[in-house]
This record gives sequence, C-alpha cells and structure tokens, in this order.
Amino acid sequence: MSANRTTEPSETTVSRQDGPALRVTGLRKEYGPVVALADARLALTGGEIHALVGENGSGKSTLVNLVSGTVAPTAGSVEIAGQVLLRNTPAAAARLGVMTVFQDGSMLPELTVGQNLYIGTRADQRPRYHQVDAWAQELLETSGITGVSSRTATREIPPGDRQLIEIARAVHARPPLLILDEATSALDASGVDRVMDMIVRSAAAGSAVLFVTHRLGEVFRVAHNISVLRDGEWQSTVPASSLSTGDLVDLMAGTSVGLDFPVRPGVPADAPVVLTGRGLSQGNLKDVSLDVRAGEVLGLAGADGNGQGLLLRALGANAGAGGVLTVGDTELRSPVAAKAKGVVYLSGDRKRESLFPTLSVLENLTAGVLGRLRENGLVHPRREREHAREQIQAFGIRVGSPAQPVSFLSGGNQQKVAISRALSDAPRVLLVDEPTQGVDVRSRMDIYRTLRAAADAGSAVVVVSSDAAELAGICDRIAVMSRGRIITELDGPTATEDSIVSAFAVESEVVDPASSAAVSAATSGGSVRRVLRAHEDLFRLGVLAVVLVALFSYAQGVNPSFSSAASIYNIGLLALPLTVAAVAQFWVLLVGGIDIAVGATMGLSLVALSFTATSGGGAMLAVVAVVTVVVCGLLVGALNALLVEGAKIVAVVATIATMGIAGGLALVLRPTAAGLLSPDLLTWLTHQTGALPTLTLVLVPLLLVGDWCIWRSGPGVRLRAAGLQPNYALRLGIPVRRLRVASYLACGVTAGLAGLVLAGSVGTGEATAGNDFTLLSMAAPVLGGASLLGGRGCLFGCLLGGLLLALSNTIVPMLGISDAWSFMIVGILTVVALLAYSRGGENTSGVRSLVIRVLRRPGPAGVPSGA
Ligand SMILES: Nc1ncnc2c1ncn2[C@@H]1O[C@H](COP(=O)(O)OP(=O)(O)OP(=O)(O)O)[C@@H](O)[C@H]1O
Repeated sequence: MSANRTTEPSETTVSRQDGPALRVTGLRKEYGPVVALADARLALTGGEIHALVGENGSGKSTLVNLVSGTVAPTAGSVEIAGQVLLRNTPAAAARLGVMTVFQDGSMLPELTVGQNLYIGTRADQRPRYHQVDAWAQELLETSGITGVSSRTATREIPPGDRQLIEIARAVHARPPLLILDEATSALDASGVDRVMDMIVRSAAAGSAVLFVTHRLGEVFRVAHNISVLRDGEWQSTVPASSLSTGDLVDLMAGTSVGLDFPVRPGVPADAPVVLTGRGLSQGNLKDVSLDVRAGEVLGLAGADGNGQGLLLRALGANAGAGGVLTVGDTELRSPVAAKAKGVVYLSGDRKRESLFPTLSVLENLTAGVLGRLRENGLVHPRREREHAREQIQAFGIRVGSPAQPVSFLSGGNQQKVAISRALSDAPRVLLVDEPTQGVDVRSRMDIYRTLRAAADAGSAVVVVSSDAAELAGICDRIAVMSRGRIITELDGPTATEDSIVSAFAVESEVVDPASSAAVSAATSGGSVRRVLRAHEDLFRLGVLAVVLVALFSYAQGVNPSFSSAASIYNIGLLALPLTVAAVAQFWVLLVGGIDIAVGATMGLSLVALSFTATSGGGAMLAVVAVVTVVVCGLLVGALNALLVEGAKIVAVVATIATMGIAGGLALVLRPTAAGLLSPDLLTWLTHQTGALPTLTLVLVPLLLVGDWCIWRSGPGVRLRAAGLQPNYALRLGIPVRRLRVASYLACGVTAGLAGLVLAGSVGTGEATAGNDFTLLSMAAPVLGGASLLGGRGCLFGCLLGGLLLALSNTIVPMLGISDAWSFMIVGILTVVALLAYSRGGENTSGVRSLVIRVLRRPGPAGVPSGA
C-alpha cells in the first residue's frame, strides 16, 4: 500500500458551482425526549471539502443520516444540488446524488467484494451482472487496492480493507455530494493517506465532500471549511486555516481542554511478569513469545493486518491459537479460563463482540460485575443503578437514560460503555483492540488517563492501535510487528509516531499487499476450512445428497423392491407437495421472514378446489384450478404482508394468526372432508413419466432456473442482500420492504400451488390435509441449507430437503416402528441441520438465529446511530 502524505488542501482544486451541492436549513431530530440535532445549518459547494466535527453524541451521525435519507427529520429541510429531499429514503437521496460511507459500514460480509461493489453502485453506473467480477476488479485496481480479489468473500478481509473498498466505491461513483462518516476509523496511516488522496481527487473532480471525523489531523490536512456541533447544536462554520487544533478542540468542548498525554512513571525493573506467551501461532501469526509485566502499558504496532490483532486475541486465550499462555503457574486454555484469572479481552469489533446491542446501557455496564452487585443472592436493582450511574459519570457517557438500548448511543459513547465495562472488574491484564475508535478528543484523553491509572494500580495493559501517535503517547513499551512476527521493540517514552511508523514501514515494503487479507482470514481457520467456507452452500447440498443416497441404499438393503419404479414414483409423489411447500417457505426465509401459515394455506386451497374443480376437463379446468389456488394464496399472502410489514407484528405471531384464520375458514367451508375433485385433475397431478411423477420433471428445471436467478443475477443478489442485512440493504437503496411484501405474496401463491399438488394425493376437500406441512415446510428448506436469518439457501435445497423427509417417512414403516416416529425424525433432522449449519459467523443459521428470529420485530429496525 503506497503512502502519500502530500495531500494538501488547495483552494485551486475547488471548482465552485452556481448553487450549493448541499444546503441544510433548520434541521432538527428528536428521539423521544432526546434532541439529537437542533436547528442545524450547513452549506457546501461542489469541490469543497467540509469537515463536520463535534464531541461524541453531538449529532454528527444524525445529520449524516438525515441528509442520506436513512431517518426523517422532526423539522427543517435538506436540499441537494438545488432539489429538496422530499422523501426520506436512501434511494431518494441517492437519486439526488448523495453517496454515503457510514460509520459502521454497509458491506455485507456474506457477499463477495464484487457483489458488494455491485449492489452499492447506482443502476446506471454498474455493469451487467455477469461482468461483475471483472468490473469490480478494475474498480479496485484503479482505486489502488491491489491485494484484494473481487471474488473474495467480504467476511474474509480485515475491517480496514472493507472500509477502503467502501470509500473507493463511493468515490468511483463521482457523486455531487460525497459523505464520509468516520470513514477512516479502522485505517492505519497508509490507509488514511489513501483516503485523504481519494477525498482530494474527488473534490478536484467537482464533488462536495462532507467529512466527519474525530481525527483532527485529517481535518487540517484536507478540509477547506469546518463546521462544529456541540450537544446537537450547530456552533459555527469557519475556514480550516483560521484555527489551530487546540482552538478547535476547545470549540467542540465549549471549554478549555488539556491535550497532554498522561505522565508515565516508568515500569520498575523488578515488576513481575503477569502474562507469558510462548510460541503463539495462529494463521499468519508466527511463533511469537512475549512477556507482559504488571504496571506496564504495552503497545502492539504495525501496518494493518500484520498480526497485531491476532496476537492480542491469542493473549486472551482465543480458541484456535497455538502455543502456551500462562498466568503464574496456570496455563490458560480458553477465554473463560483467562477471564477467571483476570485476563480481559476487549475486541475492536464493538458491534459484534464487545457489546450486547439489544440490552440497555445499564445492563451492558453491569454485565461484568453482577457478582459484586448481589445482595442475598440476588442482583440488587439499586446497586445496579448506582454502579451504572458512576460509570456514566466517570466516562462522560452521553445517554438519554441508562435504560436506553446501548445500540441507540452514538458510536463513541458505545465505545466508552465497552471500555468502562472491561475496566470495572479491575482486571489483572487488560487487552484492548483500538481503545479510542470513534471517540472524541476529550474522551480520548479520559480513556488514556483511565488506562494509565489501571496500569499504575498494577494491571498490565496491552493495546493494539492503528494510531501510532496514540501508542507513542501512552505506552511504556511498543512491540512492532510485521508479517506475524515481532520485528523490534521500542522504548515507549522515547518512541515517536514517526519512529514507530518507520520501524514497520521498512519491513512493509516487502510485505505482500494481500497479506492483510490472509492474516485476517487466518482467524477463521486453515486453507481447507476457508475453501469449505467459500463453497459452504454447495458443501451442504453435497452432504445432503450423500445422506439421501445412504438412506436409499440402506432401505434397498432392507427391502430390495424399494428401488422399483413404483416405489420411486410413490416417494416422488410424497416429496412433491413437500418440496413446493418448502419453496413457499423459502421465499420468506430468503428475506428474513417466516410463515407459519403455509400448511393452512394449502388446506384452504384444497377446500376451495373442492368447490371449483370438481368436474370438467381440458384447459378450462386447469385454468380454474390454478386461479383458485393462486387467489387463495394471494389472500393469505396479502394478509401476512399487511400484518408483518404494515402493522409491524412479529412474523411468527402474525402468521400464527393468519394460520388460524385460513385454517378456520377451511373448516367452516368443509367441516368434514367432501367434494371429490375432477378425475381429470387428479390424473394430471399424478401423471407418471418413467419412474417419476411428471410434475417432478417439470419442477426440477424451474428450481434450477430459479436458483440461477437468485445466485447469478443482479436482482437475486439484491434480494439476498435484503435478507442478509436489511439495514445495510436499505442504505444502499434496496427497497427492502417492497421485497418483503413481494416475498409474502410469492409465499402465499406457492403455498396455494402446493395445495394443488397435494390435491393429487388427497383427492377431496379435506380442510386439515395441510396441517402437517406447517412444520415440514420449515424443516425442508432448513435441511436444504436455508438460514432462519435470511439470505441463504437455494430452491434445489428445498427439493433435496423434501426428498429427505419423504424418504424418512417411507423408511419408518419399513423398520416396523410406530408412525409417530416420523414426526420425531423430522424434529431431530431439523435440529441436527440447525446445529450442523450453525457457526459463529456473521450470519448464522443456527439455533441462535431461531431465537433471534422469534424475538425479532419485522421490518428494518431504525438504523441505530453509529451502531
Ligand atoms: N435511534 C436513536 N434513539 C435514541 N437516541 C438516539 C438515536 N440515535 C441517536 N440518538 C442520540 O442522539 C444523539 C446524537 O447522536 P449521534 O450519533 O448523531 O452523535 P455523533 O456526534 O455522531 O457521535 P459519535 O461521534 O459518538 O458518533 C446521541 O445522544 C444519541 O444517543
């Protein structure tokens, strides 16, 4: 990664337009009693780089969200390139020319880099989908990102590279208004250089750039003008050249702020070693040995992705790391053992690993010290509140109420909650990754003082930071890493930002730029595992196919006539309605929904057919039958969509209600089975070609074409994105709600068609005939690889899942055991699939996801600020 430190702001790069690229007037946003932004005003012209600064919680991200259309203002207006933003949606803002890189990113980990670039680019600027990889690779290369392949799964690349790619995507679009909200927070010096370079080039090309950051050095490097917010109120807009850093910090804080690093008393020569690592290895972390002593602050420095993060995790006894880690005489083999010995690890991935986003600020603050807050065996609410209040005061956490969900806090305030919790248990060793990411200057100083105080009180503190100045300011000792090894150690008090950077820059010149991705990928296992992860969905299908073949062979061993044409045909007939019901369920699972009413819809359709399709033949009968089930399915689907997306009722609850309504209506119409269906219809539905039902032969190509559309087309990727991360998808202008409504309708229609297929074997209007499919319609797609969290699986998997269930249903009687076993087998198979597919990744399909799904409210939740 080439460093470029010559990006000076220059008035000559500003090409002024007639009107402003952005004009914000009287903008106000209230969240209940919290006034996040009051009467904000701002104006930017094309070619201008405008920094927006303020302390944590001052309203910067709120302003960004309002201009980007992700939240609606309480009052005021946003004008982009002369046009008022009338609809508060990201798509509307994007149409007016806004491109935003959000504080917490919007790259979907489950998609490839190329797919992410594709869905984040305006329709008129992206290629046809089959050219996506080549187009994305070129975009990466022209942006100077050379170590990353467009085909790599985004989850495999480190956060810094993700951030760079996202910025490159936004800059490449040459938008009239480019917004970067703390877009450099995960970047090291060389990454920051590139971003500064991109910003300057973007402005030179005519974009107005609104740049939000806590790194004031970056502000003075590129900004022409600076606007300051304090406590949600606009303070002033001034030319960058008229202020010093100190003036700006004072303006942000509203008071004079000391910017001196805390005094380092020095670590006594006889300070005991509290944590020892020997031969620590994991992926690209190579055989590192290290002693950490009581009372010292040890920094781990290096270019992004050279093993610092892995070493810090290994020191916290992260699972999978090789080597020996000891505290005193005790060897630590797990994070739990480490925690018991006072070794506390605080991840840099705040959102996923450091906080409980749905719990309140109070619960997050007290989670680590509940033992101390007990009285008579129970946690005492008053002591809990007091502890939370003390921490809020000590760390200056800006919070409406301690009962607020922590995800509603601004990014910097969330970081303070995480740090405060890590410190509240007086750890023997504190391991912190990026302690001040997203934190304002004043709070940064508070955190430095707190870390120093912890060390002075006898704790050992190990810090990874991409900010070399920070390490130089607070560390007693700095271990510099390159390519997974410690290459040198610097004495903290005499080390400077420059000496640290040059120590690893010398080595970095020969570092393979792809190594950062490689090091990151190493956190999740070796190359075989990586290949498996990359083709995980295919792998699941393969496993399922093997299980099917094994079951079939077993059954044939027990009963040789099992492979006869008649037997295969019967299994096919059994699997058909199951597969179509599974496909119905799959549509909603794909976008993160669930439909309990699939079985009831099938029953209702069957009953309706018993009124409309009892006689006649030819094309007319076919049309009547299809129209009947489609209308039934549409009605149920529309009701589901209305309740889930309109009334915002949790999907499980809403569709249970729909199940009751559809099932009840079917019973009212046919209290007992009656109304024989037309013999012609039954003949069509059960027609045989070779050893298979003809409908199976029709279905298979349809499923394959459907899978091609889902996995290999632009709309398919956008649909999956809506299921994988609705909040991110929404920001990228994907109409998540519309897609969900469409999915419920598609689910209803397909469930109606499943009812028609079922009619072939039932033959009469039996209201309860679909009941078994309530569970089976969920089990089959899950067995076929679908995720209960959305965005995963395929239609062909539904077929294999349906076949497996049909096969197990057929085999049970052969074993001479009760039919009741088939229900248990379905349950057991589903749980096994959920457990087998469950993993600790970024979008799991495991038991955890089922719990989340059941508890989750529908619709993309309000995008948490800075979450
Ligand atoms: N969805 C929400 N519900 C309730 N309060 C919110 C919500 N989003 C933001 N806030 C509050 O609005 C205020 C401003 O938050 P905002 O995220 O805009 O601050 P910020 O200046 O971007 O801070 P940081 O630098 O820490 O990211 C904060 O007090 C925050 O708690």
